[in-house]
This record gives sequence, structure tokens and C-alpha cells, in this order.
Amino acid sequence: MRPTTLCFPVDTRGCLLLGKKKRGFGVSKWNGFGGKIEIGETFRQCAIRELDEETGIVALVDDLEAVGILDFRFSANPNLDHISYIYFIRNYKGIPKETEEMKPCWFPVQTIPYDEMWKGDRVWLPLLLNGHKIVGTICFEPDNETVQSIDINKVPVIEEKKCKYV
Ligand SMILES: Nc1nc2c([nH]c(=O)n2[C@H]2C[C@H](O)[C@@H](COP(=O)(O)OP(=O)(O)OP(=O)(O)O)O2)c(=O)[nH]1
Repeated sequence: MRPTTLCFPVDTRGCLLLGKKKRGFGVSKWNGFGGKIEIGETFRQCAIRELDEETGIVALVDDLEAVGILDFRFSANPNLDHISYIYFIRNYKGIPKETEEMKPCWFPVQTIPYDEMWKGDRVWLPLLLNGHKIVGTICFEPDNETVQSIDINKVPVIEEKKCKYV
């Protein structure tokens, strides 16, 4: 699968914006906002476009904070394997609205609904919320849900690919 982005807006209270996915891959799970990169886009442009499409929130590429790169692997469906660039964004315009793809809600960090998220998220999202940057690999069992293995490493800086996807 093409690489993807995942973007988590953070408000001035430190709450995290998540969206409940209404259709497609990961339906019914709470997640950050994102999707597949398009040809001619950088990862940052992809993150900003998907954020707008899925929430109506408008932001600038330079305001994204790159916090992680995760390699998602699906043992029974290698066609679903993909790398995802993870961003936080604290500076943005607009109030999140429900779209055909996502139902948004702000969560204080203590009430993040890990039981209704991808199963590895409870391992790596708290690291990001504590200010760490991470690079890692998460392998899923053939059910595409259960975590088979997870390897997350803290890194000082995220080496972002700045070029356009071709
Ligand atoms: N938080 C989290 N997200 C995950 C995990 N595994 C996984 O594939 N994803 C996300 C990363 C991507 O944003 C998304 C990839 O699915 P997708 O590209 O089909 O999403 P989409 O339907 O929004 O894509 P698009 O058609 O809008 O481009 O799924 C995981 O373990 N945790």
C-alpha cells in the first residue's frame, strides 16, 4: 500500500482530537486523521490535505511537528503493509466538524479510548504524548487486528522525507 500520514491535533488544554472512522480501513476505531499519500505530494502536504478533508481544520505544513514513523505490517495481507508518518499539530484554524469519513471528538489524555483504537496504539501513543519521538514496526496477526509483534524505538529526531512522492 502507498505510505500514509496520521495527524493528531492538540489544543491549548493539551486535549487530543481523534476521529471515529465511519467507513473503510479501520472502521469504528478512533484514530488520528490521515490517509494515503498522492503522487506529487510531500508527506506534510498529505497530512494537511487529509486533516482538512476529514475535519475541516486548516493548517500550514510548517506548523506540523513530525513525531514518528511507523511501519505497519499485516502478516496475511502484505498488500496492506505501509509506512505512516505521524504528526502533531498545535496551530490550526477552524472547529472540527463531522465529515462523511470521521466523527471528531476532543479527548483529555487521561480518557483516550485505547480500547476502541488500533491495538498497538496504547503502546506508542503515550510515548508521543510524553514528548518522545519514535520509529518502529508493528506486525499484525492474520486477523489484521491482534498485535503479533511491536518494536518501538525512541529517536532524537525524525528523519523526514521532504521530497514529493512519485
Ligand atoms: N493509529 C493507527 N493507525 C493505523 C494503524 N494501522 C494502520 O494501518 N493505521 C492507519 C494509518 C493510516 O492513516 C490508515 C491507512 O488506511 P487508509 O489509507 O486506507 O485510510 P483512509 O481510508 O483514510 O485512506 P484514504 O483513502 O483517505 O487515502 O490506517 C495502527 O496500528 N494504528
